[in-house]
Amino acid sequence: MSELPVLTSYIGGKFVTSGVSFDNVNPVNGQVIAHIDEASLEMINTAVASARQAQDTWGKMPVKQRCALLHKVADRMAEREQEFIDAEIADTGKSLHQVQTIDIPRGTANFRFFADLAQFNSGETFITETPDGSKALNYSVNKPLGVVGVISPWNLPLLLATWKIAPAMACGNSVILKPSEETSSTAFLLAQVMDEVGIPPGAFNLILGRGSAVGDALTSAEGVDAITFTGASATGKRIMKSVADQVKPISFELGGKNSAIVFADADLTKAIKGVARSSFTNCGQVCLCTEKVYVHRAIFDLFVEGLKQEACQLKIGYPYDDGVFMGPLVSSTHQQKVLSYYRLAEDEGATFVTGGGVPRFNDERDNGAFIEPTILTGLSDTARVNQEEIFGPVCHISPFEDEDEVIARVNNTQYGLAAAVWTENLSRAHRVSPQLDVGLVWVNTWFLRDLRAPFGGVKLSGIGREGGQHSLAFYSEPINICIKI
Ligand SMILES: NC(=O)c1ccc[n+]([C@@H]2O[C@H](COP(=O)([O-])OP(=O)(O)OC[C@H]3O[C@@H](n4cnc5c(N)ncnc54)[C@H](O)[C@@H]3O)[C@@H](O)[C@H]2O)c1
Ligand SMILES: O=C/C=C/C=C(\O)C(=O)O
Repeated sequence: MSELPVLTSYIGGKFVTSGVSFDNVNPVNGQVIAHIDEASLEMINTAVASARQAQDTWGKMPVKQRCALLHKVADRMAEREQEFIDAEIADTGKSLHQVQTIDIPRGTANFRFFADLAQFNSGETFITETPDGSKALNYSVNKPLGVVGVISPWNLPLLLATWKIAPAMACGNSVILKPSEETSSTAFLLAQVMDEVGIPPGAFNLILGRGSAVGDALTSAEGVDAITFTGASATGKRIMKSVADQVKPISFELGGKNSAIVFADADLTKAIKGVARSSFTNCGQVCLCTEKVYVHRAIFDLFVEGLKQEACQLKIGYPYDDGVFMGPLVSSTHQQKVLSYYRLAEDEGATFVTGGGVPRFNDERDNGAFIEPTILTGLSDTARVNQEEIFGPVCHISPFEDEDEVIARVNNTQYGLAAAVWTENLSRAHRVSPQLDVGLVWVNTWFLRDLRAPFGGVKLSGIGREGGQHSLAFYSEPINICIKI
């Protein structure tokens, strides 16, 4: 019998197994590090029933008491921080620096933020003048939706799961989390924390397994009142079809093909470092990452050379090694997908400024999913490489002449998630940003987050917004009560 740990589902306050499992692989060296026990249909149905039943406890609990428990979840996560860090790194191969400064701190902060904010999730009140000269009182009360299915991706596993779980639970909903089959470890630890803190059975459930099996069963389950999903646009389309007959509310954070615009009046050093960060962070596996860079012709050559130097000095290697910026991609399957786009770029006639292949270490890492950061030039905006989301450490740089041209080119995509604008001209920043068909624009920075701000995209990049009151609105069902006075 294998000595490797088995990660299991957590349903109705118990860790349960189906006995059917698949391997969990470390992308640094291709080693199997655990087995994932995949939830059966019966287990999924039990999770739905348990979540429904928990509406009598969790759903009716006073908000102050509910949110105090969510603060306890954050406290316990903080106590077990190193375990969460090591688990996230084992699943993804991310650098220790990134996991320590982004993934795990935000995973915990999401609970604290929404545990505080939900206590202000009050309704509205109106005194209504009625036609007969008297009055009426209109007031609304926010109720939980009920049972919420949460489906999360592998690129920022804990951060993106708790970005949904925290507001959903803070608003009184019971949650069924289905994390990516690539990255179940921190979700499993979160289930342990929920259990240790004493969250009522059924308020939080974890079902592990493949999206096509377990994810699809969750979205089509009749007892689930809403679905919140972060992942690929193609998956979003499948989920939309799956919930259509039941007219279930959905919140979608989907794919992107994000641009950075560098104007001639940008601080060139800041812009080069900023675009290197927005293109290569997390091995390019962030939905907000830059894959298209538009640089004013006057500084094009200087910028290309500067970004090449930044890319060539990025340290790629073991997650725990000092100074490592980039680990591997999340899996060999994803590595093959990104490499296929490098080959497509060749076929489409791109110039490779740097990269295009796989780094060689002559050790176990050659069995991992490593890849070179890559910079391309020379392709048209209509090339597939410039239209399709690659989701790896690669960007294409094009020159432009003026504002109207570059705005039109940036908007020429089926996606609309994020953009970055580099200019020291304040008027230009405020003039250009609102003209970009995206949900998020960063000016002279990138991925700087205020959890109160609306977060989400348009077109193929999503439906709805998360963050602050936007999350509370999605996870609440207001009931308006009108009383004749
Ligand atoms: N907009 C955002 O905030 C955001 C954030 C992160 C990732 N993403 C996008 O996610 C993609 C990468 O993540 P990924 O590969 O995990 O995405 P994915 O769509 O393959 O998987 C996401 C989740 O959906 C599940 N899933 C897959 N098929 C399903 C189905 N038919 N029914 C129900 N669930 C299903 C998966 O198991 C996983 O848990 C990229 O396109 C990226 O742009 C978007
Ligand atoms: O890969 C996508 C990143 C999404 C980030 C957030 O949703 C966030 O920072 O809240």
